[in-house]
Amino acid sequence: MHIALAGNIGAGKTTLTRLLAKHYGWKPHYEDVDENPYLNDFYEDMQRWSFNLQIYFLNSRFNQVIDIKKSGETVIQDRTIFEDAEIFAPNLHAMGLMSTRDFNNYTTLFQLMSKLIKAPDLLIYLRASVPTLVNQIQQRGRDYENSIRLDYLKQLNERYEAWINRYKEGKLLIINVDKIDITNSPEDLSTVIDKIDAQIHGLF
Ligand SMILES: Nc1ncnc2c1ncn2[C@@H]1O[C@H](COP(=O)(O)OP(=O)(O)OP(=O)(O)O)[C@@H](O)[C@H]1O
Repeated sequence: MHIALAGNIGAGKTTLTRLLAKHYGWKPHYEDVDENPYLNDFYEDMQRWSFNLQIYFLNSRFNQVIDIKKSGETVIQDRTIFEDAEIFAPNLHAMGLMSTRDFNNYTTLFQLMSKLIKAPDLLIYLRASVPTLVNQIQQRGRDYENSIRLDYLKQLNERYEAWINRYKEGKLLIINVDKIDITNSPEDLSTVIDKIDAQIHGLF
């Protein structure tokens, strides 16, 4: 079984992945930020490093999906390959931060990969407004994320909404995180768990 969490930068995917893995006994698969050889450089000069970073994420996420499929375990994944290909990469291209030939090259590679993978059994989308994202990004205080611009987050959010509206590949649960605090409020966490319980009923 494959459960995945989707959402913009700072939406709280990593925290919820950890809490759900603990609650359900699912195996967590995180995005390995510390090992990423491009992220620092990318945030300093997006145009120069966008293609390199996107290829890195595509490769790493594709490997994750293959591992999840092979393992046969119930896994909770922190961010999907679809977000890289349907949100981040096209956004960089639209913002003039990735050239058209690089974007076309990337897209062809993703199309090939997408023939070999399938959507998660349940996709949980964490919907958050830009002020919430900014607040949570500031709270965790990663140096390289200091340079993230509001318009970058806003455009990513618009692409997230458009993607979620057309998402038909599998079960989908949307959680609005603006008014909840899953880290500090056990009641909020249990409300989220109740919603997930209702969705996974019948999946196992
Ligand atoms: N395809 C991508 N293109 C550009 N940046 C990406 C891509 N995928 C991930 N990132 C960035 O890499 C970093 C990864 O951080 P992390 O795994 O903590 O996720 P996050 O997006 O901050 O989510 P959350 O706060 O919800 O856990 C973030 O700055 C994130 O936005």
